[in-house]
Amino acid sequence: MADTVLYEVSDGLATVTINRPDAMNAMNTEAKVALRDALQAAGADPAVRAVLLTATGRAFCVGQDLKEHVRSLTGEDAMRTVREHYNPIVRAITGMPKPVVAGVNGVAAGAGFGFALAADYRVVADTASFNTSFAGVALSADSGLSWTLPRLIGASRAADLMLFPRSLSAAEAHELGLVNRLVPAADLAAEAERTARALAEGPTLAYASIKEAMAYGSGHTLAQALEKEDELQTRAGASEDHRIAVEAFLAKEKPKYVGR
Ligand SMILES: CC(C)(COP(=O)(O)OP(=O)(O)OC[C@H]1O[C@@H](n2cnc3c(N)ncnc32)[C@H](O)[C@@H]1OP(=O)(O)O)[C@@H](O)C(=O)NCCC(=O)NCCSC(=O)/C=C1/CC=CC=CO1
Repeated sequence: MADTVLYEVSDGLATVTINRPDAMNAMNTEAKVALRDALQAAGADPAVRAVLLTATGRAFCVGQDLKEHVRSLTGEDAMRTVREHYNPIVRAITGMPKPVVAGVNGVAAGAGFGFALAADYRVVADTASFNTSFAGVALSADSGLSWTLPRLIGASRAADLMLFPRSLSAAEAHELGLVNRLVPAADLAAEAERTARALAEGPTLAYASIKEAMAYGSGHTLAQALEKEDELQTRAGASEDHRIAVEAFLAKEKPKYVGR
């Protein structure tokens, strides 16, 4: 059986590829465990300085594998997977101290939409689409979508998409602010990798601080955010990469970062 999630590290970039193309990358238990473990490994590996999350075939991820799910509905705790898999996957993406790029190659639905929005940066094929899907199968929301979607597009628009699920084209998603870079489908793999590699070669500690500051700021007052910025800026200012960057700027050279 093919690996449901592929994991590869090269030159500081971990590429995590959901690989159930025949099932539109729907998440069965094997894929959820593999994705969770791969993202946690990438987060913990100091040699990894950025992560690219992408997928094979015509879909990015259509969320929970409903063919598997229907079989568990007679069991005791069919929804335990939220605690065991979906939450740890989203925590791994949002909590790792390095940037995560989602290379959205096709449709992202349900939890798959949540994974894409949990990433720090989205490179999206012009043929991709997004669908909240949850209400369509009489469910609420998971994988962080109830948190990320209203923050990115506003509560009113998010409520519309959650209550009346529909396929949102890549162009419309771009208009709404869900897409960082919209690229021709044929260029998606190369452009997503180029973006992620640029981040893998960047000032890792500064990126970690930016990620932490933005997450902190969204749940705190301006006064608290200023305190946090002070703490994180002090940490970034003490990094080797900060010294490298300033010296390179003054020498009119391109900085060569070391990631610490
Ligand atoms: C909008 C779609 C994502 C894409 O539409 P389209 O491109 O027209 O493709 P289809 O013809 O509909 O689908 C092609 C085949 O793929 C199968 N398929 C699609 N999605 C799933 C899925 N999630 N699980 C299993 N199989 C799927 C589809 O049946 C077709 O198969 P056949 O060729 O054999 O007929 C559209 O496909 C769509 O709306 N899909 C459903 C999206 C969805 O509801 N996802 C699940 C949301 S719930 C979730 O993500 C998380 C949880 C968490 C915890 C517990 C329990 C459940 O959910």
